[in-house]
Amino acid sequence: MPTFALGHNQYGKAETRIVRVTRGPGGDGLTDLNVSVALRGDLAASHLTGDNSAVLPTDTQKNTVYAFAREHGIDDIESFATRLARHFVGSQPSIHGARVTVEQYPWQPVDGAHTFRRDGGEVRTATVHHDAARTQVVSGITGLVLLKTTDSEFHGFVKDAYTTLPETRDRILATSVNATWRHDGAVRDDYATARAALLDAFAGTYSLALQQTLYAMGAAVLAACPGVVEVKLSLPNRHHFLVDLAPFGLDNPNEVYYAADRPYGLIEGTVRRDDDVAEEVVWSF
Ligand SMILES: O=c1[nH]c(=O)c2[nH]c(=O)[nH]c2[nH]1
Repeated sequence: MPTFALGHNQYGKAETRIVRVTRGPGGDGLTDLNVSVALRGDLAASHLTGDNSAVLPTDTQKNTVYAFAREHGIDDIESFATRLARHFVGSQPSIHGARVTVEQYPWQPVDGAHTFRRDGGEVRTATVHHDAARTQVVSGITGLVLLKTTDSEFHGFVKDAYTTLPETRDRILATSVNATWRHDGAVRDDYATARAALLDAFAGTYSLALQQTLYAMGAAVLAACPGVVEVKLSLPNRHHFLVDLAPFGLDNPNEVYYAADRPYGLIEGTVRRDDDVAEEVVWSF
């Protein structure tokens, strides 16, 4: 039986998605990070014999990221990553090196209070259908990522044998707006007006459900753009779960969140003028 040498190896928790809210009377602050940890050291035994006595679980590494965010805050990502890397090497005799990589997603304030828009990724769209009978213009936006740090609740929903979701009176509400709006016969550029209406409605609606916010956003576009007859919205509910820091002796007063990427709720709907006779051609092809 030949023997083989174990070469370079490292391990760690990749892509811990953390959102930290700093709450203040002058408006909230938002830090959105993707943190990846890789540790190396005297770890051959776990590979060769399954002896885990030197292994700091990757789950612990993830918890450390969350706990440090609460305990020390997140200043610049260089300092945050350095604090974590030094901790892993300094606290574990078997760990001799750590690589901590942090990606930071920039957000812009929308209302100076609780609503933010993520930079980049936003795409403007237009589709025109033309035949002998008519020209139909549909404008749209995809990938407009919005988040509000408060003014969102979700309760009063159906509970059955499979329900575990707790009711909440204060949660983060975040979505990536996919919207299209159908114009009356004319060709118009009302993109800026419609986009501003979507932003204002998201920021200004005290939300009891993303469904309610969806209707408010559609209605806002119709109110702001007289030439628009129908608005379609597809809003993924980007869930942010409060991290339980109690096992580490820390409280978490709505500050440190786990940003889940899937599964996600998907809330979709159409809002149209009462007098509009829906012309489905553009939507259906
Ligand atoms: O705004 C929401 N609408 C839902 O239908 C729903 N379902 C869920 O689990 N969370 C939420 N949030």
